[in-house]
Amino acid sequence: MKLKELPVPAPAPAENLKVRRIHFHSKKVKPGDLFVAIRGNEADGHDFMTDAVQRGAIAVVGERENSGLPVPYIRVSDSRKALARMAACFYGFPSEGHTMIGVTGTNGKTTTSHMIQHILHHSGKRCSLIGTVHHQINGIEIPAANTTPDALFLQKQLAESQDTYVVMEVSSHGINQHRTDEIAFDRAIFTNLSQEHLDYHGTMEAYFQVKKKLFAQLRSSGQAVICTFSPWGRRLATELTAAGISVTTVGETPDDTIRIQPIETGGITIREGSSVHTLSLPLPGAYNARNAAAAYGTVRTLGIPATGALRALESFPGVPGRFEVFHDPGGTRFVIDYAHTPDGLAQFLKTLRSRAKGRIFHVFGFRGDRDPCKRGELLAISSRFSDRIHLTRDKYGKMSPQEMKKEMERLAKTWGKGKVTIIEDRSLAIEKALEAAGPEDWIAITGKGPEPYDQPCTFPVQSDPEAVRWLLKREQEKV
Ligand SMILES: CC(=O)N[C@H]1[C@@H](OP(=O)(O)OP(=O)(O)OC[C@H]2O[C@@H](n3ccc(=O)[nH]c3=O)[C@H](O)[C@@H]2O)O[C@H](CO)[C@@H](O)[C@@H]1O[C@H](C)C(=O)N[C@@H](C)C(=O)N[C@H](CCC(=O)O)C(=O)O
Ligand SMILES: Nc1ncnc2c1ncn2[C@@H]1O[C@H](COP(=O)(O)OP(=O)(O)OP(=O)(O)O)[C@@H](O)[C@H]1O
Repeated sequence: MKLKELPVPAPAPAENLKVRRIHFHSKKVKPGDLFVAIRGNEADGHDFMTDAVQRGAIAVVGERENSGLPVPYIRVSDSRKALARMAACFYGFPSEGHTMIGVTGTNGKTTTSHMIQHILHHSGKRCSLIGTVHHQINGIEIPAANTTPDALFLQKQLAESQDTYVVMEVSSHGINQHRTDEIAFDRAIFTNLSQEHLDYHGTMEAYFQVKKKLFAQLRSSGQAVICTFSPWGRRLATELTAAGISVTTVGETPDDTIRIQPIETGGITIREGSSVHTLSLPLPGAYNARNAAAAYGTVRTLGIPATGALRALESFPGVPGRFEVFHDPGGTRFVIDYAHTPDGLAQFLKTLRSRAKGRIFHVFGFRGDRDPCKRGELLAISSRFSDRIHLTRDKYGKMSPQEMKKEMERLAKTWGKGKVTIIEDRSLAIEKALEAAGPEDWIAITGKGPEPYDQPCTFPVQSDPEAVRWLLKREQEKV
């Protein structure tokens, strides 16, 4: 593509330069590429403009006034926005060729997205998936680095996808950093909003406003599906309706388009107009019933028949690391879960408490690179629902192991109710829980799901599922 065909103000002498590819990481640049300099959170891409040119960049896009570079320099007011515009243009505005479904919210994006994809597959439709656990394009799995990938990667995947539908998780970081700009959505779903990412957004109001931006990207024929279980959802539904957007609400009141209610003997009823359906979901918890209802509400707006959608949900295989259960032949059960927000953890542990006959041993840690103000609350929730707590490492981020240990000791004194043991090595923390647990007990390991450990452990394992499998195998070999 020629530089003049991209939506940036190319200087006249450079208009006909041919752009081979676009990159925003200097180390990826090859001769013929266009480099976009981005001011990041860790580094400033403008400091790597010379590096990019030395690697063969034919032109550079950036925010600085002057570049002093020997190649054409195009100044823009916001490099991330320019990158998104150029990426969409370079790949031919690929969202136009799909029915695009965006799922946002603090918790439940992954589960709801996987449920939507599962229902669509069950109904004979092709659906790509972009999200935290993995991406899946044309049936092929691609590892995921971010929940919402950068604009270049995203637009490339959309261009490569031959699937009619694309369901994607849209994180607040993704929206704020313009990764999803230039995508026209047919459906936008809001699951919920609760305390998270306040280190990044500052206030809940600012966090809400970022999430709300997704709905401004709906096509004119697009529709919003809003869970109204929380006040944030009710507010969003009201504001979007007032703005003339077609809104399907999913909630518990007679006013909601899709109304769910638990059945005492298990399962839920889903009311839609005058129809009432029953649903027995393989995943436990009121929160998963809400995710299922959001997925159901979404596919109904896409014309999927109710019966097919419900039968599909009943065969939903689950999501790796979301209430994923492992059985020890001795009777103890492990459950691995991705809960890492106060609301997510409370929902998860409440559900587990209602099912566990014996004690709950909770193994978890804090992320050094995330919101420190939620740590005390996470521990308070854990000590409310569990019997013993093994505090262990999650991800140090910028904190040293010594700083993290001090933080754990401090929090344990205030919030631990005397239930806390600190065991820094995550695999040992899980082993010690197994040694102490009895046949009716559960060991809940939260925070990481299938994510790989970033530190080596005593045992040869690199994730929570691997640690559990390794310990179970060792138990069997002892017999
Ligand atoms: C804090 C944050 O969001 N960071 C994201 C951001 O990085 P950044 O732009 O700040 O990058 P940086 O490291 O400061 O570098 C600045 C620029 O210099 C460039 N550079 C750097 C080094 C070099 O040698 N040459 C060079 O050109 C970089 O390519 C970059 O353009 O943009 C990158 C590209 O899109 C992301 O991969 C990266 O995500 C990091 C890995 C991350 O951890 N992000 C998390 C917080 C995140 O986004 N999470 C949400 C989900 C959250 C949730 O729902 O729980 C997500 O969508 O994944
Ligand atoms: N609707 C919900 N409400 C509250 N908590 C939930 C809900 N759905 C899931 N959770 C909890 O949050 C955890 C993460 O769920 P899921 O991966 O579906 O959400 P997510 O929004 O994709 O999270 P992330 O953005 O961190 O990847 C689950 O393991 C569960 O403990």
